[in-house]
Amino acid sequence: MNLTIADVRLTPILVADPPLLNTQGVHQPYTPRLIVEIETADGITGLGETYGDTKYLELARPYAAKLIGRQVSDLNGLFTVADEVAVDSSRVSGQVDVGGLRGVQTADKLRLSVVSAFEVACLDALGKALGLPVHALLGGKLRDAVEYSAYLFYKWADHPEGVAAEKDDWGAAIDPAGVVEQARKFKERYGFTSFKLKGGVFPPDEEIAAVRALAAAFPDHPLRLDPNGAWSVETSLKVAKELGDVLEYLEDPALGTPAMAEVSAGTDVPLATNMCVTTFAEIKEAFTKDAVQVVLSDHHYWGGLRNTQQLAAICRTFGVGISMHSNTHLGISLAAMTHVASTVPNLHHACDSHYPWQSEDVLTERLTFTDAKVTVSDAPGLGVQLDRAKLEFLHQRWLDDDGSLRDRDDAAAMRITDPEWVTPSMPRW
Ligand SMILES: O=C([O-])[C@@H](O)[C@@H](O)[C@H](O)[C@@H](O)C(=O)[O-]
Ligand SMILES: [Mg+2]
Repeated sequence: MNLTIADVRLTPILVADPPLLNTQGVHQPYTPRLIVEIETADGITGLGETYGDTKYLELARPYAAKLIGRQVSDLNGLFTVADEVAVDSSRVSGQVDVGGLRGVQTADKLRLSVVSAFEVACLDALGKALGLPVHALLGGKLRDAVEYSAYLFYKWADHPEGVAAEKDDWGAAIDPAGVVEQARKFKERYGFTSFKLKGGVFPPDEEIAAVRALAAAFPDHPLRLDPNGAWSVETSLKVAKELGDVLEYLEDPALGTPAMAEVSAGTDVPLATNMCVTTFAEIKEAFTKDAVQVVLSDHHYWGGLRNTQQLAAICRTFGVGISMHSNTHLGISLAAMTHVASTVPNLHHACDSHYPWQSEDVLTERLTFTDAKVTVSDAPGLGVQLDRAKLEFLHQRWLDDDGSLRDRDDAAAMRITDPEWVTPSMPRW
């Protein structure tokens, strides 16, 4: 068996995305992703997926070149090689991203967001070579299926008029009735029984009303609200008080660990985050201050599946819960998320996934949710197959783009409808 990396193919694509609203603006009609293929000398191919914006492509290209000749089994080496790739300092503002709302941008985090796709691709190839599923390479699954939560968004019916976009059949959701209707569709189509509403879009009272409407329509279903840090400590505490009886957790009500710690000290509602704990360096302060009770891991920016396991172990040590965050992603990532989630003992909350919002994929067969769960594949590797024609189609869309969609920017997308729009300063309310 020859596990030497003989070729690495990087294919940037643009994937259809509905007009989902968040505190920064609205999703663009197409969002960039990067598909990574690693081929061994024996002709076995492993797949990975990550963010496709320019700053990730800039790193992925020189990184890929350095991997030729190495072994797909050398997973630790992926990190040392990444350290040799320079990050352009203009790409690292230390601030929250303009699209994606997933905490600070540091050089290390940018590198890890690239490494993760290669780690997944190496594990996929290694698993195929050994005849073992990825979860077995991670120590073995602890459950046969992983539960996901419905990810509700305020949403327009369509992208702005005159903008090239794909149609979707979800309809609009801009008030409590629309949110409840969307939740019903999620339940009917996928069997989801817990709901997360992306907030920070409308004034808090309107979002409180939407969560109340969900609680009335779906009694005893776990509910979450995530305004991506758009509220002051005072507003966060007010919302926690008003919704405390129905929330499973409140996600990133306020921005940054000090503000989250203040909120946490003033409420019994658990706080979750994918914004103030997004790197290993941020853990100590947040856990010491008891700022968060649940960390939402994301293998993309934590640096892969094995780092996700390490994060879970740290959370376990400190009695902090763990679950999973999601950004727009395709089936390769959902498969990766499902494999690693199946190995985490302390996973007590349904994971987030944007996948139901993505009508397009690069796989021969889409992954499915049955009763809110994705079955953990026992096939070798990730257990998914690349559809090259679909990949080419989505890549052609990326090639045809004039550059305006190649970097996700939710505020720019909002300016098409509202030319005066600027990313709101935080706290917004
Ligand atoms: O896709 C979005 O608009 C979300 O707001 C996403 O960017 C966030 O990173 C995420 O889903 C979250 O939980 O904060
Ligand atoms: Mg969040």
